[in-house]
Amino acid sequence: MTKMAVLGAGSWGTALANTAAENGTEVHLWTHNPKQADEINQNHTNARYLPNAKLIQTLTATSDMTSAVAGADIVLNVVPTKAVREVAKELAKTLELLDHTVILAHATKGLEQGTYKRISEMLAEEVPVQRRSALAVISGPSHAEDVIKHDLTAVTIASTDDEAAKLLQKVLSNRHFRTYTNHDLLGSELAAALKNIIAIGSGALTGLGYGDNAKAALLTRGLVEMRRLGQAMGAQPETFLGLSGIGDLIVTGMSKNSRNYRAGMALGEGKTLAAVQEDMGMVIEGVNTTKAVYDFATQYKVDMPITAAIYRVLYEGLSIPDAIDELMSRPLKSES
Ligand SMILES: NC(=O)C1=CN([C@@H]2O[C@H](COP(=O)(O)OP(=O)(O)OC[C@H]3O[C@@H](n4cnc5c(N)ncnc54)[C@H](OP(=O)(O)O)[C@@H]3O)[C@@H](O)[C@H]2O)C=CC1
Ligand SMILES: O=C(CO)COP(=O)(O)O
Repeated sequence: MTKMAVLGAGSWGTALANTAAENGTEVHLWTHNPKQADEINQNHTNARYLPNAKLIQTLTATSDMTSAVAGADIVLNVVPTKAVREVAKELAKTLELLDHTVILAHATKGLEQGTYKRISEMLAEEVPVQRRSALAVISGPSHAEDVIKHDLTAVTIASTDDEAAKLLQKVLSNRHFRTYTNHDLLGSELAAALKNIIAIGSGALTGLGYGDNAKAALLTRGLVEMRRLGQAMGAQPETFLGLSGIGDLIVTGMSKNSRNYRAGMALGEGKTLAAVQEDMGMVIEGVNTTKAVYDFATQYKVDMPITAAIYRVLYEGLSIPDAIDELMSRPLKSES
């Protein structure tokens, strides 16, 4: 039987761990909170992150990284971006002590603050190459709240290692959770991070009372920006038309399950960014990603007017109505 360790028992880590356990995989869910591990083991719930969900009884949780990782074929990191490096350091030490090598996957959607590194770059830096046989990312339109209810979901598993991608595919797929493989790790990770920025913008439009035309325009032109930057950075343009691109952009940019969309809505309704972040109680990855991508746009000389407008709203105090007005009054141009 395949054995998997999932690191991070927030909403997404728990939903992915539960899916793999339902498929018959031996899954150990690692959390840094021993009380949360007890709750999962004793009550089969994770009330803070997935209220009302009953988890499968075969899913076990632990706050001991060694017991989670010992003998695992796959380690799947699902902690938020800001915690990835710290958790990866602990993982590297644990694998070294165990003299063990794993397929190292992640499902985190962001870029490291300050360095702007992708998640797989951080993992590769922290976990020595002899301790990982492959790197992979799971990405796509997949709110944990829907996955845990067995709503139909399809995601991408990107890796340059076909065998690793196929093992992950086998472990996660079932009649309600379908997975596709591709080779574009860079594009899948970038698209996953970038769509959160546009989702904040889409939520802001809703918060201000704008309708579906406005959101469709923003998502479409947002996708153009995402693909433009991705191509400049070496990603495959078709990835942006796949599940981790337009697929995730649709779900995050239209759904009240999205923390990024909800954050945008609250900003559109007039709340401050600090208040929005405090009220959410969960990670809003798009806020930090906006800064990284704003700087990337300059570095790679890519025109990203929507991202720039959202950056100025978040970090320079531009009002959202003024940002919209500026975007709508830009010189007229062709669609490309
Ligand atoms: N939620 C979703 O539907 C989806 C989320 N994602 C992505 O998955 C990633 C995780 O998101 P999500 O599960 O929603 O996040 P949540 O905010 O729901 O949970 C984050 C989890 O990480 C834990 N954590 C935070 N810091 C650390 C740390 N330093 N060491 C160990 N654990 C830590 C938190 O613990 P504590 O409770 O103690 O703070 C919590 O258990 C994000 O990048 C997100 O974009 C991707 C697809 C879907
Ligand atoms: O990436 C996600 C769904 O695919 C989750 O988005 P949020 O972090 O905005 O909730």
